[in-house]
Amino acid sequence: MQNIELSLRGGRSGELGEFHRLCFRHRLDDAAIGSVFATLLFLRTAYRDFLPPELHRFISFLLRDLMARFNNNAKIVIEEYDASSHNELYGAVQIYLGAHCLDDAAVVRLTKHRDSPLPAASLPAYHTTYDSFQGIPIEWKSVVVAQADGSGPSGRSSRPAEHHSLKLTFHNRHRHAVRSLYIPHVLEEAKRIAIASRQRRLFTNRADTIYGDDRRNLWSPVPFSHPSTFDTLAIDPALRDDIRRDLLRFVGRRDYYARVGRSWKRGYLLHGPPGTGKTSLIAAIANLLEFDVYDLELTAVHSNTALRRLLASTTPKSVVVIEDADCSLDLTDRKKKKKNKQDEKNAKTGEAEEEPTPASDRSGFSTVSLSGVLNFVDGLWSSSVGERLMILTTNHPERLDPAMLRPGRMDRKIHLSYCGPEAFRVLARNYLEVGEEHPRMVEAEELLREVEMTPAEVAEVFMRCDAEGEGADAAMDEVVIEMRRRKQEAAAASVEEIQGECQGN
Ligand SMILES: Nc1ncnc2c1ncn2[C@@H]1O[C@H](COP(=O)(O)OP(=O)(O)OP(=O)(O)O)[C@@H](O)[C@H]1O
Repeated sequence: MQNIELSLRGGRSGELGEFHRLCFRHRLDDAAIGSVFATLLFLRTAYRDFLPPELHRFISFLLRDLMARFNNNAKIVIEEYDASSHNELYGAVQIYLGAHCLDDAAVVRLTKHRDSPLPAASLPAYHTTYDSFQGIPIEWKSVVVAQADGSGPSGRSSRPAEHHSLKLTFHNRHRHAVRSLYIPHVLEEAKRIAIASRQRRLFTNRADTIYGDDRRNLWSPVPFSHPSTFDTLAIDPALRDDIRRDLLRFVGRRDYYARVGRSWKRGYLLHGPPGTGKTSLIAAIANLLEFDVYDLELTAVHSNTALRRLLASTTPKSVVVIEDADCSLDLTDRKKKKKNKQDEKNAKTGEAEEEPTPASDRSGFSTVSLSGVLNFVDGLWSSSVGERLMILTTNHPERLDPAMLRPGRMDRKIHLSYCGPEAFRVLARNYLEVGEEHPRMVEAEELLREVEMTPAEVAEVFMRCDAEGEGADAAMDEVVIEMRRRKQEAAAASVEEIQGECQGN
């Protein structure tokens, strides 16, 4: 004879926080124990091996239904993806949980984004955390389900093989409060936290904010109204009017793109020295067309699949921007890179052997490749509905792979250069409210034909004078003095160069 104690613990039922423990004791003899276990084993085998799957499903359904009758809990499931796109609520909840519920958690997931000073916490898969709202205890669980066919929730291969969701459990009697008060509260809080913690150069022209994918956080949610317009842009007026015409023509040609069977997209490459207005032009384009801007930080995308997923979450009437494309992963010229590597190798070994092309430049944790980006730019865009622009900016267009720049991918290459006389007039009008009649204007314009000064540098002088309370005249004096100084410096440098050449000879 033996004493057997069976203890079933941890199952939560009824009001959360109360653990019910069922203990029972029974005296059984050894033979009876043996036959009980043998019977259980037989039933298990029969259930698993002999019953058809339909009956399995029916029995599970009955069991779940039975459990639900004794269970007072209600559940809400928030899936990471709905049929076609990222579920914004999922990202918002992760932002909220990271800020409010994970201080004492045993395990948290940390992600550091480029423009945030601190890492952001979120709930890792298979973990649980708790919250309380107006006295209502709430449980959050992060659930992962593997997709049997290796595709994602939409059934497309571009979706991840795992299906992530967040499960929210609370007592049935709080159903109304949770749905109509708690969820909106979570959204509001997430929005506030996202705005406070990011300072990305991203602007949206629509009031509804977008929550970034919590893991990659590239589609930043910050609504930011950028004041730049085509009228405030200090660029050559002919170029400015040409770009504006091109854009308006593009957005008005839906029927044309449909007729010729091409996706309604256009690619711009903006190149030129830093501070010549590439970002300002993007903002002016977004303001002109009332498009949203998605700022794509390629080095933070960890795979081509993630890149495709990001694309799927963009909306029509949007501009996808890759800033400083020459610094982004593998977008640089493969032929040049191969040649440089070969030269380096030959210099070391003295051999003249051919080296295979590297599969991909891995920048940190990212494995996004050139072909991934090219697919991103054309193939996948053709499946998206609505007009879209893609804009690449770079200070070094010669470093970009020609494949990236061919027509159809980058339809226009726009060079933004140093401040010319016309651009200077725009800046003087905008910042100082002075026109052509100003006594310094002629000299400034003549100097600008000889010296290199970016619009950003001119704007900085004007801003500094304004901050110090000096008037427009003082600002014009300052900028002319700065131009004269540069002219002298350039002259001195060329004299030195000539002297050096003479000495060399
Ligand atoms: N063409 C311009 N017209 C009006 N303002 C300009 C222009 N270029 C620069 N600025 C001013 O200088 C600041 C910096 O310019 P912006 O960021 O647009 O330059 P950028 O070419 O994108 O520089 P980077 O290559 O460093 O990203 C802007 O906030 C704007 O005030």
